[in-house]
Amino acid sequence: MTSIDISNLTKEYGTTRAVDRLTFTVEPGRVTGFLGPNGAGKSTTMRLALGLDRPTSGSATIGGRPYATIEEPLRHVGALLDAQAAHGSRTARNHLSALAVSNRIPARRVDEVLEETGLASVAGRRIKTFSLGMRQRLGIAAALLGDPQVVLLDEPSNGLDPEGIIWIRELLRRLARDGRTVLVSSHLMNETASFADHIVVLGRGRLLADTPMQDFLDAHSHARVRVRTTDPARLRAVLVRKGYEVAQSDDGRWTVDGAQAAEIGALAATEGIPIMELADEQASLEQAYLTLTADDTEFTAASPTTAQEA
Ligand SMILES: Nc1ncnc2c1ncn2[C@@H]1O[C@H](COP(=O)(O)OP(=O)(O)OP(=O)(O)O)[C@@H](O)[C@H]1O
Repeated sequence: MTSIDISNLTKEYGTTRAVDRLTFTVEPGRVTGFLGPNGAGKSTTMRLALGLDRPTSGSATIGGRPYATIEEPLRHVGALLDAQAAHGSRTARNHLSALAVSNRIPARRVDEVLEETGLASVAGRRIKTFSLGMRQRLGIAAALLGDPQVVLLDEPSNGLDPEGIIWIRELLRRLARDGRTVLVSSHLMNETASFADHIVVLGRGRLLADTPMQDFLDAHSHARVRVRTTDPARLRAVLVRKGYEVAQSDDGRWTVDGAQAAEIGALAATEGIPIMELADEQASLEQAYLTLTADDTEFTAASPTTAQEA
């Protein structure tokens, strides 16, 4: 089994504690979204897992071993940390070929990953002429080159166009379906909700959540129903009589707090009130995330009220 195991990991830079006694495991067969405000410690954790920095204490291992002890690591672990890292004067194909040779990866993989990341037609171009999105695709191509069991991607959607964002989502889902271990950091909540099965949330270097996506959404949602009817006056009267709190939104829909769609549906049916739309509302990942991290955001713009109070 090839998991990423972070155990009591701490990293200090001078007086800054970037990662603070962090413990979690990234399991194979699912996509784990890695979330947290700016400066929360996501990139530092990934760098420590990849042996690019030494922990102050604790450990980060992949498949039970420190990254530095893995032979021909690209065949086991693929990573995208910084899309700008590739040498600008090389062509995309040369860059990937050099990586392949140094890790005894068959040359045919270079063409396969160029194809897979949509870069085949620009493979002969120098990297310095690449847009951010193309560099990002090249970084992903390098991460996939060795057909690794474990993939770590830091903000892979950065700079990608809408088609690229759909592509990366499908790629991540497929990697997880293949049984690989996939850790992906992102600031885009809708995006993360679309590909992650599980999330790990950091705040100021500490673990705030390590939970299946659905459990996280459920825990931060409170029961509320959205309903639309052709007879709002009667629906409202019935609901108020039954003690529900009802509010009308700008788009003509009604929201009923503390209720389930099934009970509102049954009530409307008994009363013979026509219903055109009825659904339980769920918190979005963004709402749930903002609630969780509200106290752990290092960099926040002062709101006008706060500024006046200060
Ligand atoms: N090489 C370094 N030297 C000094 N401080 C560092 C170094 N690398 C990171 N830090 C500090 O460690 C903390 C965590 O940074 P890190 O980049 O890991 O956060 P992050 O969650 O990836 O943030 P972002 O979402 O902005 O990318 C920050 O306070 C950062 O300033």
